[in-house]
Amino acid sequence: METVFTDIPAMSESETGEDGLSQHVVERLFFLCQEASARASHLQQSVLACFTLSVKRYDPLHVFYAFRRMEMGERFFWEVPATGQALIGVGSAVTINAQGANRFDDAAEAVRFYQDHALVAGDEYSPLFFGGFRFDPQRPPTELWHGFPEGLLILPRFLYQCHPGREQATLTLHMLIEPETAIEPLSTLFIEQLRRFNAIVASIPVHRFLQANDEVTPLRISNVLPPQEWMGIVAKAVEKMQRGEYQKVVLARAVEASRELPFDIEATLARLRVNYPNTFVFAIQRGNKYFVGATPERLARAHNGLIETMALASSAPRGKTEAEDRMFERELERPKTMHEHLIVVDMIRSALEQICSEVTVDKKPQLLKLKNIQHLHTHIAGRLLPGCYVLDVMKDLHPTPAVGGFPREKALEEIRLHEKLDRGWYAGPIGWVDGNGNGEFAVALRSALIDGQKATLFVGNGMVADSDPESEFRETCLKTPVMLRGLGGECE
Ligand SMILES: C=C(O[C@H]1C=CC=C(C(=O)O)[C@@H]1O)C(=O)O
Repeated sequence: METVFTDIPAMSESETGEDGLSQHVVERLFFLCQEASARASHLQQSVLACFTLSVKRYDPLHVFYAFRRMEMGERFFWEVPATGQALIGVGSAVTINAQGANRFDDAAEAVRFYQDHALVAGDEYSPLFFGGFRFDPQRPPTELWHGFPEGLLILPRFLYQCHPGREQATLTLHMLIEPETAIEPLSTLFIEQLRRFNAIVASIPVHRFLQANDEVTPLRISNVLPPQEWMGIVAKAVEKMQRGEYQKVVLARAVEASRELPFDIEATLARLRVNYPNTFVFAIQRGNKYFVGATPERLARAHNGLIETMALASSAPRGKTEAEDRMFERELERPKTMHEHLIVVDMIRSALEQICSEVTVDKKPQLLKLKNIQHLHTHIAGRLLPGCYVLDVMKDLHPTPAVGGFPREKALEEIRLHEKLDRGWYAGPIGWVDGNGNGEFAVALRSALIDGQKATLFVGNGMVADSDPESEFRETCLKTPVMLRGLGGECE
């Protein structure tokens, strides 16, 4: 990667014209494209040009909606409301498809390739890819998940970023320039799109998404498998665990929700972030479908050689009063629940020990309290061995026993053969990685695949040898309100 300019110009400066784009920005963009083109011709291969501007910090949903109106292609949304970080992208300059057992390695290699062939305007910028991975590449996909491959990373044409603690946001344009790319029309197109972006964001009322629309819409809701059948699957798995075939499995089920009108993605995201501020709120579009969720579970965050992850497992309801809430807390201290949780802690610790020089694990699990559900979580951190990417970590971590089971292969076989569900991207990693190997992935829980008027919600639960199928079913019911509420449905 080479940096052409280290400073980040503001979208609009003193000599700004009516469209809010300064002559300085126009000239720089043109210069970057020329440099990239010269290099592409010299090397006879594609060069990635990345142009970053400092822009006004809008509400991330405001920008997500503006990107819809720009009609530049598929969009994605990622917000961590508690920290103020957000990534919103539209279109694709580069799409990485990674398949099979080596999908994390292959994806990491492709990201490194584009990093090595990037020409950057804007200090500290490294090409940032957003995407996700199917839970289990060995399970054949069904039509439901058509468009969501085994592994997908997208470098958007436009990437808008809100950075924690910074007043200004950034907008990065990505352009893949081939030896034969004609530069004039390309830079003219990008300047045109920047002008449209300015005009569209300015035309949307500033407060449009700041408040979630809490109107309740009647939804038709149905279980994809009859509850008795699902409990039968759980009972059989419990018998196997009692016979000692394996120790833990997470079984999931799907719920369908539909309504007269297509679901409103922006309104869904607005409700999710208001109701679940301590989660990762995400949406990724493939064709007309959106995979959307608000997950509390971090899979891995890598920053400058440090890795942070968590064991999140075991659930209890929230109480209506403080006393009732405490009573439910005590449920999480029962040996069965602790055992379920510690299986996850131990597996993550051993996975990190393979790729880290130091690993620290919190001594005791903490409580993570969300609206209507609480969990046990243990913070785990480590110092990565030199050259390790966030994607290298995921290869070892995914799936943790919080979504798969233990031992991993036995549990995956149980899920593959008996769960009767195509999980698709549910419970898979979703998030971002940059060319330096930094990034953050969450586990795509509390999520739904939205296709027009129909949404398929996914909920799962961890079971051990002394689990009771009926209580496991009830526990999954604590998780459906996240997306039902997000979709505007009634939950109480
Ligand atoms: C698999 C899910 O939750 C996991 C995360 C937290 C608690 C869990 C549990 O109580 O078993 C699960 O391990 C889900 O929400 O679909």
